[in-house]
Amino acid sequence: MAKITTATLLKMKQQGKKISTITAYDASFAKLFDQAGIHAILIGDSLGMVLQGQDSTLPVTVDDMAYHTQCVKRGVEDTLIIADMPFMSYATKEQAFTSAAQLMQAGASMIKMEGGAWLNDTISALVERGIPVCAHLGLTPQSVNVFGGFKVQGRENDKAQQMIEDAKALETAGAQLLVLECIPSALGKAISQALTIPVIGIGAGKDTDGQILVMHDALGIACNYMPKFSRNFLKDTGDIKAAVELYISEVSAGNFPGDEHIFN
Ligand SMILES: Nc1nc(=O)c2c([nH]1)NC[C@@H]1CN(c3ccc(C(=O)N[C@@H](CCC(=O)O)C(=O)O)cc3)CN21
Ligand SMILES: CC(C)C(=O)C(=O)O
Ligand SMILES: [Mg+2]
Repeated sequence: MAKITTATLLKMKQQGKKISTITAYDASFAKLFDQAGIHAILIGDSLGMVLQGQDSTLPVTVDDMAYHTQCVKRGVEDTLIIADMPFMSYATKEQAFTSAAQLMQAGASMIKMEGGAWLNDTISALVERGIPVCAHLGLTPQSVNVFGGFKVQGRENDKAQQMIEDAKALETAGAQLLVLECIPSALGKAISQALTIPVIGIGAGKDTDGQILVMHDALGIACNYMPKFSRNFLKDTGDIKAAVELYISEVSAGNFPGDEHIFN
């Protein structure tokens, strides 16, 4: 397999090929996912919940993210490596520069930030300085205290319209990838069609350009949630590499997510 870049993912969208991505936090899983053919690995700040056992992602620090990014980097040959910018590490443009530099130097090839059009200036400034950006809309877990829980977002008409506008603004600002989390399927479809950049969904229906899962959910070993949108692929295979290969082929064939994994 050849090195996967943002250009590879854009080409996949243009050719209608589904993108499969998953989280990882260490070298062993990262190597296995890379060899299974995963298109991108996210070092998610979900590590606060699935590795550290916290009840939200808010306690995660840039040092935590950099440590796990270094671990993942050592296991990866071809897969695109994306690292989450943790809570309040990009509240100002200057903070974003420092945080993103640390994660890129730890081994990331792209960073991800949660938020709408308020991030436009930060995104364009990072891209100008050589840092590719993945945006994240919908259920953005760093805002769990504003939402009052991990709840589906964008159900009301005005909120859905706002999300479409935010997505277009983030693309215009220079974001090269977008994650949509926990939104109605129809909205996931509308945003994916409205954008040129690839859109990766988690609980955002089957019509996004790709999918992402927290690895612990795909393997049925999470200590906190088993969200409705995830599926235990290990149960159907009995082997971790085969489970990830099944995830990739089910996404590619349009069989995952199924009707039981989506919000209407
Ligand atoms: N194991 C795990 N998987 C994740 O996907 C995940 C984490 N942890 N931690 C960080 C965030 C938090 N996320 C979550 C957590 C819970 C729900 C959840 O319980 N959702 C309800 C929907 C509730 C509604 O209908 O509004 C569900 O039934 O799935 C969703 C996303 C996603 N991320
Ligand atoms: C669920 C994905 C998109 C994420 O942001 C994470 O793992 O932190
Ligand atoms: Mg995250």
